[in-house]
Amino acid sequence: DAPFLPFLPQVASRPQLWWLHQALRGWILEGGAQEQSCTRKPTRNSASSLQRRLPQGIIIGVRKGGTRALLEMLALHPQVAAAPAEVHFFNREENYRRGLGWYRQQMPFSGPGQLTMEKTPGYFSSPQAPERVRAMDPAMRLLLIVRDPVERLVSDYTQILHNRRARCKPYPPLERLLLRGDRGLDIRYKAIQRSLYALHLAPWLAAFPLAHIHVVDGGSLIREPLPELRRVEQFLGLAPSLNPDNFYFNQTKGFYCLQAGAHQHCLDDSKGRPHPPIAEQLLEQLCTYFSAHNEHFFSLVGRTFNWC
Ligand SMILES: Nc1ncnc2c1ncn2[C@@H]1O[C@H](COP(=O)(O)OS(=O)(=O)O)[C@@H](OP(=O)(O)O)[C@H]1O
Repeated sequence: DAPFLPFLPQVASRPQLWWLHQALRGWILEGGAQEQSCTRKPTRNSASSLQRRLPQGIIIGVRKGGTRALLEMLALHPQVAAAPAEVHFFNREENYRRGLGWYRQQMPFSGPGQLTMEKTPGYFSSPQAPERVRAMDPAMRLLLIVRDPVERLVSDYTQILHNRRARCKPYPPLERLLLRGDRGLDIRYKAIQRSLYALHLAPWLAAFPLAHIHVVDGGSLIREPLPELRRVEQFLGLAPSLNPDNFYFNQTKGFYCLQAGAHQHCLDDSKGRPHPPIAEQLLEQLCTYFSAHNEHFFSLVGRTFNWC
């Protein structure tokens, strides 16, 4: 298995420092460990090869699809260096104006054999993002993790509800947001709009060939992460490295958590929140509404999903 950081045991066991642990581990795997086993002294070149690089892979969405889980799981791969925070470069004017130099500074240090990755779910529904990403790198590899659009919608609502409650602000029940007035579903509701995957995918397909966009099944990633991750390794051109020892099911969390050597890590409490119950009739109404959009999405990506 991958090396751990014997000199950093405390660091790796503290969730907030997991990323530091992972970054150092990646660096060691990339160069340091090799040099140790070959008893080669670090050369000037190997030290200077560690730098911040623009990403070669981006997780573009979807919001609440499992983007954080996907990135953190991929970051277990020694060839992946992942940006710890969402960057919002291509979708926010104030960041985009700062230029590629600023964007590069948001990236982690990586070695030449590593793939730098970031995730910003807001890119997927940003009208500007596809063209901007293409202008930066037309060979960019894009990952899109999707989830049953109704579950995604409820997850989206749950997040906003939670944030409002944390600021002691009221927020209406989902039913009221979905059924404003008595004219059926209010399709202007943002959480509905964000679940219209075909709508948001179209501009990406105008900017990139489908072969550059790999779709990850977010439901499968929850139930059984490894098969999805193996497909992602292949898409990204990474040597197969992720293995069953990297994941274990945590009964308390109710989700798979991550393991690197002796160190274990679950996603934070903002991931895997309980969802409020939704009336069966409303769920059916949503399923009916999304079904044509889903079919359209399936035809765009050449793959079907087992959604409601
Ligand atoms: N292993 C693991 N642990 C915890 N959570 C997991 C995991 N795999 C996928 N998920 C699902 O990820 C959902 C959050 O998606 P995102 O990370 O894309 O959310 S965000 O857009 O960045 O806010 C989150 O949605 P909710 O369950 O609604 O909280 C999870 O269902």
